[in-house]
Amino acid sequence: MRTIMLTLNNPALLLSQCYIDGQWRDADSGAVIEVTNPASNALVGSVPKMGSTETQAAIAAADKALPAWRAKTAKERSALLRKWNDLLLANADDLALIMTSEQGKSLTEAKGEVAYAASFLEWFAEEAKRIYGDVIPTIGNDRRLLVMKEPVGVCAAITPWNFPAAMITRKVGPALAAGCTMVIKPASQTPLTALAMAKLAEMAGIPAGVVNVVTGSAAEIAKTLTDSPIVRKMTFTGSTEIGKKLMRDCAETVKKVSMELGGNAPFIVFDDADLDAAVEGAMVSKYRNSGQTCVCANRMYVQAGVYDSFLAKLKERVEALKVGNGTEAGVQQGPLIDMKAVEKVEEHISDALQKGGRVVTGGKRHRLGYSFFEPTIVADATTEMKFAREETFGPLAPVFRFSDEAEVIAMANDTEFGLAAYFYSRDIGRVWRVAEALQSGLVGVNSGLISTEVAPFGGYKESGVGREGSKYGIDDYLNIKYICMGGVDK
Ligand SMILES: NC(=O)C1=CN([C@@H]2O[C@H](COP(=O)(O)OP(=O)(O)OC[C@H]3O[C@@H](n4cnc5c(N)ncnc54)[C@H](OP(=O)(O)O)[C@@H]3O)[C@@H](O)[C@H]2O)C=CC1
Ligand SMILES: O=C(O)[C@H](O)CS(=O)(=O)O
Repeated sequence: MRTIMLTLNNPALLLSQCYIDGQWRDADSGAVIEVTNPASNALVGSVPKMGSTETQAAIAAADKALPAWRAKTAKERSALLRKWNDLLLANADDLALIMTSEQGKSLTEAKGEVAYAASFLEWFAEEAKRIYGDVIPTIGNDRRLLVMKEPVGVCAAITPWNFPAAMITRKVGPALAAGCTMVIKPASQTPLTALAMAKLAEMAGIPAGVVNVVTGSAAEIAKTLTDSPIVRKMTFTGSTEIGKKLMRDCAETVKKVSMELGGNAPFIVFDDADLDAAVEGAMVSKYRNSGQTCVCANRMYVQAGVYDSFLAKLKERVEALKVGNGTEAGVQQGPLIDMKAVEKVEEHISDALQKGGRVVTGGKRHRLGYSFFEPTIVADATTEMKFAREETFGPLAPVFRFSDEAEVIAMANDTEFGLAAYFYSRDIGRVWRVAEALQSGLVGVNSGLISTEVAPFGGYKESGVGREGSKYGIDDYLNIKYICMGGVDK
């Protein structure tokens, strides 16, 4: 296997060891997992293949660090999070190159993600100083009633490959701000970004044991985390299947859980929409990260009167997308994460064609080979086709036709998922009716890109529980304590 040498401004950011209790260490067995570039299959690096014993060490480190970390003032924790934020931004070029090399997204998207990831550290550095309690009007002169908010304690995070930086800081930011400590298990396909961020946490002066990163056997590491009574919270972003398993396993020790799971986002274009704006929104919502985000438009519904004109405009834009290695200038779409992802897209396309769908553009593996895939549009989509119910997680836009508002609301909500939904209309009555009728945690009105650290991110139904980011995101890392202060009248 060919090896690529990354040219970094700070070579210390390319790690091959995990970070536990402030130490960089190998797996006890010495085993490693190789990390490859999806655009070339070249070897980018390797990380330890750890298991239960190393995970137990990480839990013990987080437990040992907890008292001193929670005893810091909010301002002290805030300053350290801000410093970490600053180091992410100062090392954005290196982090982006590492991310593109292991995940495939374009450098432009990768740099955007580094800024997005840092924004959660900045946001929760501020939120750390506003974890307020309450004083409740008393029920008797002998007592005073108050409410305090306290850190949950040792937390665990299991994160996905599609946003290898932001999905870590979206969890670690609020956890550390609240006074918790953390054990992170990043995706095996994108561990280098996680370890680089741990190095920057160390450089920021975040004490040993507050942040720990363990790579290796997902099932074994996860079971150690879910079985441990010391771990009081599990936060996960990934498939609904794994999320359900983690929720079941966390029940045994009654842990708090935050789950950001799969999606099946409808993208609706009404006949009164600004069509050019709708096409712009469709492009970013569908083809961001090569369609590999859980808030990507998975089903596009276009009202009959504008179906053909919307399709023509979308086709023109999709065919102009530049596909290639994410490190090349101007590339807008990189490879998919692996061949399993390519096969999922192919399965959805072939199923649609068998049921009357029509490929408008794309439809097959890209001539670049590896896991590159042509940005694709399938017209004449129907509810019988697999992509109506399954998350494609690739650069495939199925375009359905609809007649009226009631019909499209029913189709949009006919799914067990409820993460994101989007629609385009200029009619104020329709905008309110549809925004309220859609069963999803995030609704984009006349916008296809709505993720931001200042707003709550999370789903309805089987898209998950809990909210990340925003003023709500820290609540999942806090316990509420009611204190009845008696004897006040003596
Ligand atoms: N909500 C979102 O943002 C995301 C949704 N998805 C959805 O999930 C589908 C599959 O993607 P995939 O990456 O396989 O998602 P997974 O849910 O399999 O992976 C997400 C994380 O879970 C870990 N994991 C895998 N198996 C287990 C297990 N048995 N116990 C505990 N943790 C485990 C993975 O580790 P490891 O990498 O070592 O396997 C990774 O860190 C996608 O097609 C998409 O539909 C995927 C990614 C993000
Ligand atoms: O926009 C986002 O924050 C991403 O969609 C996050 S996810 O896809 O990893 O959930």
